[in-house]
Amino acid sequence: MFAHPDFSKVSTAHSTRKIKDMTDVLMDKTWITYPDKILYDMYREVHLSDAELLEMKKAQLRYDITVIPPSMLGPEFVKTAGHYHPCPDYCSAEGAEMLSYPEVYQVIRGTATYLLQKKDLSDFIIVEANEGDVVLIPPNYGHVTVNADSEELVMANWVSDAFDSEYEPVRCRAGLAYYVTEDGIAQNGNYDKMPPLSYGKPKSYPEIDLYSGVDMYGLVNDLEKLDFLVNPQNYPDLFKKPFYEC
Ligand SMILES: O=P(O)(O)OC[C@H]1O[C@](O)(CO)[C@@H](O)[C@@H]1O
Repeated sequence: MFAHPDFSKVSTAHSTRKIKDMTDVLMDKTWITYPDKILYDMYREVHLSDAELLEMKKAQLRYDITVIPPSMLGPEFVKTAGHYHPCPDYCSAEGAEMLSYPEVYQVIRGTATYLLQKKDLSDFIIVEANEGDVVLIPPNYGHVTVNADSEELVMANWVSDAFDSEYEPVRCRAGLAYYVTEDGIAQNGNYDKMPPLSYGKPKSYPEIDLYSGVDMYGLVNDLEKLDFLVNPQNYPDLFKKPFYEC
């Protein structure tokens, strides 16, 4: 089993997504009977000590845990609502490269299917990740996590705390361009242009000390390694493809 700190004794901000919060991003809504059913739990600013939390806040970083039990959303496997991240302030400078805030996930338990959709619809990547795997969400990619497994999925993320996620671009087209269903991958008919679909495998990122199989909470003692999440413009090479193994 993947070794991970025990956060159960620490109280953190808790929120949920219910079926009724997801109706705009579903492939099919006709099956809904229990709109108040909780689909997943999100724990924000998870930490082991107040001192660590303080350091995280100073570095504008957040460590969260999300728990997604298996369930079906009609034909779709349970998934997160899906969102994009905005661009940091530097993007408004003339000639600046548009690199929105990235994020990094690690699977603690279970299996995750990450869907990554580039904002200009030039790319769509599906990454399946198992316990301990690290998955980088590069700038400009919207993302959804699917639990297509029969076990509970527990995953962690490091992300900048300096922004609010953007839900509208996903909501207005009823989800990302592809759905993960019990019959395989299905196209979302609300897209005029379908992004080309490819599959990737998780890999390690030694340049930023993120290794599959090594618990990434440990970076709380080395938060400058996560500066790429706050200042993506300083790390253009990190975000050159391929982000994943083929
Ligand atoms: O906000 P959504 O799309 O429901 O996705 C939830 C996920 O996004 C995050 O808020 C971070 O991007 C996670 O903490 C959580 O797993």
